[in-house]
Amino acid sequence: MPSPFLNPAASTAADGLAIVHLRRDNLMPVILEAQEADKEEKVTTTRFGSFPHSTLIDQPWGSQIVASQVHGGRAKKSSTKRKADEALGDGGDTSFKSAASGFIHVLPPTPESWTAGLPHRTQVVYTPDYSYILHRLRARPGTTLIEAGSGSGSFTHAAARAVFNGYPSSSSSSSNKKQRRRMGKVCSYEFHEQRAGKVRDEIKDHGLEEVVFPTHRDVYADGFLLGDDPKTRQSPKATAIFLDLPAPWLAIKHLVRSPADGSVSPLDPSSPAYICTFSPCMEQVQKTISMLRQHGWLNISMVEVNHRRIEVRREYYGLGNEGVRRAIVFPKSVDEAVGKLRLEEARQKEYRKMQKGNSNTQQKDGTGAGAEAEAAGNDDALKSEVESDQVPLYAQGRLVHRTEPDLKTHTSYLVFAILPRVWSDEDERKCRETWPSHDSKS
Ligand SMILES: C[S@@+](CC[C@H](N)C(=O)[O-])C[C@H]1O[C@@H](n2cnc3c(N)ncnc32)[C@H](O)[C@@H]1O
Repeated sequence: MPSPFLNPAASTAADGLAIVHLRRDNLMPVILEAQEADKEEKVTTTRFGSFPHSTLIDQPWGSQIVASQVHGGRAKKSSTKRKADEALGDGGDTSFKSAASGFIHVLPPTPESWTAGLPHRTQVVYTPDYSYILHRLRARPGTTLIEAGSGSGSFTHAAARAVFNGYPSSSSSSSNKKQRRRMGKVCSYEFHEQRAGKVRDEIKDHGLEEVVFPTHRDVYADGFLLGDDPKTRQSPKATAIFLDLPAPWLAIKHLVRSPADGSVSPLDPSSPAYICTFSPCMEQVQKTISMLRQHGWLNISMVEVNHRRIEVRREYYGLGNEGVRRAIVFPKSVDEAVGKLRLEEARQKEYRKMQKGNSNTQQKDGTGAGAEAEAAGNDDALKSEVESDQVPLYAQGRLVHRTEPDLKTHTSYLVFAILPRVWSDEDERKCRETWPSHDSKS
């Protein structure tokens, strides 16, 4: 079965996984169930109303679904879909409407939407971190990547998509074999039995079992070779390793070219290996770095991903009763905006009245002809000047930015390092054989 994470269909389907988007940071994974004869219809209930699964199935991804009235298990459908431009605000946040008229969106499962909605069994690695980690690990289609521990499977899904290299074609068995070699693998190790079982089930449910190979294992003690029998274990031949463990330094002794116990190396001998460890505190980082140095890892560096969403905007410039430009701080609520507009109107009225009085006096004096017209047009002229971009940027208002709070990211220190491949005399000889011959006379 093609995985919806690797090969998404165009629309939702019965028995398929959908990510129900309630708000920007509130997503919920749901398996859509077709109604069986003589059985009550499956209904997903959210704070924005009830959604019988018949209203969620066979909808193009991204559809907005309006809640249905559900009475005693029977659903009375509202119109199932509304156009996005009919939407009121962000997601289904219609607290001023009745729950039954709320709405949600159905999104396809992706590593990002899964991370945002997955059932947490542990701390997880979030998208800003894993996208950077996978990039630094050179994870690409065909890569074999070791991960420990699997935890809640957040990183596992992102890694699976990064290394996935397409499904083997069924044309011929020999080309099949070739393609399978290049398919890319995530070998995921977890020592907590229930978590290991849960990850295994999820990988199967999500159709990722051809890419992700979960193993229940204490990697500190038993390392990263594949298979249950220690005598017949095989090397995964990994080129990328990600350790999200409480004590990653205890696993590094296994990540060498020639293990001390004489076993085979879990690393690909024909490639450098790239490692990343993820630790929340500096003492852990120091122990990891020390161990990496002792085992020949090079190019050791540490990074902290301090991801923030930054909202940037130009402060709106209104016109003051003194006729000079005055910054108005953007309102934070509708009430505040209405209050500011009223205040502005009153100020303008007052200003015109004052200008009119001045002009009458000046006209009586025989001075200031046209001052009234100028006063009336003053605001409009300045406004259109601002709007028509004639005003230099620096005078149009201050650029302000503010970081959005509450972005879920479990910040940790990322330690990266590289273990070069062993370069033998034989490798050098083979390599030289492939060099083009240079005739010194020509
Ligand atoms: C923070 S969680 C990993 C979260 C995961 N990276 C994710 O994104 O969902 C750490 C996991 O390491 C597992 N673990 C701890 N020691 C281990 C060991 N010696 N061998 C394998 N797994 C281990 C824990 O059981 C836990 O599930």
